[in-house]
Amino acid sequence: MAAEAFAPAKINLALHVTGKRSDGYHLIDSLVVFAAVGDKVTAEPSRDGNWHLAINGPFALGLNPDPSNLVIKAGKLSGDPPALFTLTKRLPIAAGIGGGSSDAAAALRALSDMDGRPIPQDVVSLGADVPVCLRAEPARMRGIGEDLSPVPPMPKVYLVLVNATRHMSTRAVFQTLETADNDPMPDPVPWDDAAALADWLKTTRNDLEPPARRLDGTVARTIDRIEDTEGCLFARMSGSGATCFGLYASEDNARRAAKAIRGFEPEWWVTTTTPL
Ligand SMILES: C[C@](O)(CO)[C@H](O)COP(=O)(O)OP(=O)(O)OC[C@H]1O[C@@H](n2ccc(N)nc2=O)[C@H](O)[C@@H]1O
Ligand SMILES: Nc1ncnc2c1ncn2[C@@H]1O[C@H](COP(=O)(O)OP(=O)(O)OP(=O)(O)O)[C@@H](O)[C@H]1O
Repeated sequence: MAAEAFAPAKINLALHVTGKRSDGYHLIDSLVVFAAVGDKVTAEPSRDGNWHLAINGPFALGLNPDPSNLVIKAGKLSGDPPALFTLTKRLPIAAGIGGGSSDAAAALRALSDMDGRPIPQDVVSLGADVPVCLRAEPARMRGIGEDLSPVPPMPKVYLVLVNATRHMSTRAVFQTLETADNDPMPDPVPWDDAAALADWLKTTRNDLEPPARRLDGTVARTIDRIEDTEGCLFARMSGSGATCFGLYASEDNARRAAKAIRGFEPEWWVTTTTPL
């Protein structure tokens, strides 16, 4: 029997880099939320005893359906029997919104729904973002991504996600970071409304934004475009970029902002969404 799982976009509302391990991985302290926009992964039993992947959707052409795909890697980690996956790729690739990690987590969920197999241990070996993507709910993420703790509920907010559809290498951004030993994120506090969340975010950082800005000038342009829109309470880059988000209190303002940005930059990926 086939099973389907949603792979929501992951957004780092704040991301502090607090250290570096001897293996080169960085310690982070991040407020992560998930959005109602995302990919879809379907799993069904394989007929020939091999793992298979078919990819469709608006960003399908950017990916190869081969063993390097995180969906297949997740399947193999979960063990036999193999499955046939179908991935609907709606999120831009290498964009700082965890597309690959969220797909891997969705693949594990779909397999578990398909035949009851357990979610494997050590999912962080698939990618530092996979543990948080498996939970797919607001969280504070520490360590290299494996240490998760709950955060106060999100207030009603509207997000506009903007990507200039330029691939950004997570590894290159971490390598361009000048200082790894930075202050941790302040403790999250209950946020009454969108304005309170925006005010709190102003006391935080994304330490990967300065190196990403140095690597790709479209990050600054993306933030400028978002900040210029009416009603934008806060704008920042997510993860290692280059997707940036704008935060709005009203759905109307978010929709108008998205329309305005699309008008200026018709080639960019622009979407309005809400945190899950
Ligand atoms: C930037 C974030 O997306 C924030 O949520 C994550 O920290 C990165 O998660 P990810 O894309 O799943 O990362 P991985 O695929 O595990 O690692 C890609 C590369 O990023 C660097 N990397 C990643 C995570 C981390 N905590 N420290 C690192 O230095 C490493 O050079 C690694 O080779
Ligand atoms: N199913 C997948 N979807 C997207 N990328 C994949 C997938 N499988 C493998 N990859 C590879 O993983 C790399 C990172 O892609 P992804 O879209 O996950 O980046 P990202 O959004 O920057 O991730 P993060 O926010 O976790 O840093 C790309 O180079 C891509 O080729």
